[in-house]
This record gives sequence, structure tokens and C-alpha cells, in this order.
Amino acid sequence: MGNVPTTVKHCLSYDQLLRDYPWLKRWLLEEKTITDHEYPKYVKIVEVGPRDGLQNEKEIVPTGVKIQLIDMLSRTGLPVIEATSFVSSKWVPQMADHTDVLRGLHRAPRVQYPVLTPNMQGFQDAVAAGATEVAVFGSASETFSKKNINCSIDESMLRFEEVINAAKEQHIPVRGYVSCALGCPHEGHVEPSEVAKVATRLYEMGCYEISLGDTIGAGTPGSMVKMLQSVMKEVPVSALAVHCHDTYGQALPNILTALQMGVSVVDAAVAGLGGCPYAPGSSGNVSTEDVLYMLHGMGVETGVNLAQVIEAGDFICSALCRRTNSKVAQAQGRSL
Ligand SMILES: CC(C)(COP(=O)([O-])OP(=O)([O-])OC[C@H]1O[C@@H](n2cnc3c(N)ncnc32)[C@H](O)[C@@H]1OP(=O)([O-])[O-])[C@@H](O)C(=O)NCCC(=O)NCCSC(=O)C[C@@](C)(O)CC(=O)[O-]
Repeated sequence: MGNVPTTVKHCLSYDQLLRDYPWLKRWLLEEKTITDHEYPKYVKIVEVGPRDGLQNEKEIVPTGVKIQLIDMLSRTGLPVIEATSFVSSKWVPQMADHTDVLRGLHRAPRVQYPVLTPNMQGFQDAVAAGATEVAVFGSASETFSKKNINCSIDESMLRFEEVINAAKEQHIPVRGYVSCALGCPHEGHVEPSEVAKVATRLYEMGCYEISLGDTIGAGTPGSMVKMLQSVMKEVPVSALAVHCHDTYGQALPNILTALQMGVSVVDAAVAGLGGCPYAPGSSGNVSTEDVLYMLHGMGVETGVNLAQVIEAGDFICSALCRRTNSKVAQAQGRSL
């Protein structure tokens, strides 16, 4: 409240202050917008490290390491761990061991292990390997769609509809992604209305949750607000998640902005691993450790044990001979 003395603040109501001191209006209203946000009491963290975090690694990570990482993450209290993707091994060689990973991991009670399935072939392979939840991944950018999954947005929707219908028959929940929600590596700016269109289609087809991906990490709180405002006109906020990469160091402010707008599902990757092989220049996901530190500091519950996630981050960073991207882990001296 700027320079208003505390005693005055306590004596006067906002209304009275505004009446008596009109010049204070700007400060008072600004403070109201900063302090009046209601954050969700609980945020669901969707851990995408074993999939999004590892898919771009050049050296093939041994299957046993992937399984051990997932098992360590399973003991942290994370409710969702995206385990792998049933995509073409010619396109993403790192995910070629999807069946062994899914069969080898030790499922913890109350943890979901979704896997990516771009088409019916991926869906059928995933179900045969024991998948109990899948995710389809579309894009708000036509060029990215072609480069990532080799088809137009409209074609992708036809494929996803087939997957979603088959999943419904087997009572398998389907999550939907919209990539390039805050920018495209090929087209640059992406209109919020295009993001809303794709999100709406996925939601109406039956995806229970839509994850809005800042694939190249170029978004800012400003573009996050505009994009969410557009999507929230069509899809209930309770069905939205944000998936932020940290290329420009904007991931945490973008997530905080989304929380202020009512989003309560956040994707993150242990140790901030990641990047999309078909999004040149994109860097790692926001790190799970940093998201947890921020949320716990705000009094928001996640049910996740930060120290155990840091241990899992240590494990995978040692296996990859990589320094952690998590600021929190770095601050605790956890780097190679
Ligand atoms: C979608 C396809 C498969 C189309 O690839 P395609 O070449 O167009 O497929 P096709 O239907 O023409 O078939 C060609 C060959 O692929 C095989 N094939 C066909 N489907 C499958 C499958 N599911 N699994 C395994 N093999 C498959 C099929 O059997 C055939 O084999 P062949 O007869 O030549 O031996 C390909 O483009 C692909 O695998 N793309 C995946 C790319 C990818 O995984 N990108 C990263 C994930 S997206 C992302 O990271 C963004 C996200 C989600 O994280 C959010 C964000 O960050 O914003």
C-alpha cells in the first residue's frame, strides 16, 4: 500500500480510504490484485521426467535406470508419473523400450502411470503392455503438428478420436496435450484462440484433462493470462493443466500466474530434465523440485516429499552424468 502509514491502514476501511483519499486508489487497487488471489489448497503434480525428461537424451538410457527412476519417484507421493511413450522408435529412439519400462516398473498404490499414444498402433501396444491411462498429444501449431507427429491438426484429431473411443470402451482415461500453447519453434506466435480450439476439441472428444504445453518455454505471465483466458471460455479450469518448459526462465512465474487463474494441475520433470526432439531450441521442463519448493512455501499441499524427489534427481543426474537443472537441488549442493 505504498507510503500509507500502518496505523492509517488499520483505522480505515478500503471504501473510506478511497472516498477520503482518491489519490490512493491506484495503490489500494494494486495491492488488492496482489493479495486477493485465492490459490488452490492442493495442486496435483504430474511428473513427466521419465517421458518428456528423457525422450530427448541422445545416449540411450538403460531400461533398468528408467525403471529405477520411476520406482524412486513412485515412493515420493507423486500422484501421476508419465512413464514412457508408445511412439515410433524411428522417430524417438529413446522411447523404444516402452513395453519393458511399463512392464518392469513397480506400480505403487494410488499412482497413475500414463503413457503417450499418438495413434491406434501406439494405443494397442500400450494396452498390451498393461497401460491403464494414456495421453494423446496435439498441437496448436500446424507446422509443429506435421514435424512432431507427421500429420495436420485435423488429421491428428481423427486419430485421437479413434484412440479416445477405443479407450472409452476399455474404461481407460485419456489425457490430452496441446503443444505450442505459448509459441511455436517454427511459426512463432500462436493465437490463444487456436490453442482454445484444439483444447476444446480434445476435451469434447473425452479427454478428462488438457495439459497446455509451453513447448519452447517462450511464454511469459502476460501471454499465459491471454492464453488461459481464451481456453477457459471453452474448457472448465478444473480440467486444465499447465506444462511449462524453462527456456527463458519464465516457468515458475508462468505457473504462479496459472494458479492465480484457478489452474491446479502442474506438469514438471525431476531435475528439470527434458526437451522435445521436434522443438529445436527448447530446453528442460520446469523442475519438480522447484515447483514443490514454491508450492510448499505458499502453503499449498501436494502430498509429495521434496527430499525424496531430490534423491531421485540425484540418481538420474548421476546416471546421465548431468548437472541438475533444479535451482533447489543446486542450492542444497546437489550437483555433480
Ligand atoms: C506419430 C508417428 C508414429 C507417425 O509416424 P508416421 O511415420 O507418419 O507413421 P505411419 O502411420 O505412416 O507408419 C510408418 C511406420 O511407423 C510405424 N508406427 C506408426 N505408429 C507407431 C507407433 N505408435 N509406435 C510404433 N511404430 C509406429 C508403422 O508401423 C510404420 O512402420 P513400418 O511399416 O515403416 O515399419 C510418429 O510421427 C511419431 O512417433 N511421433 C512421435 C514424436 C514424439 O514422440 N515427439 C515427442 C512427444 S510430444 C512432446 O514432447 C510435447 C509434449 C507432449 O511434451 C508437450 C509439450 O512439451 O508441449
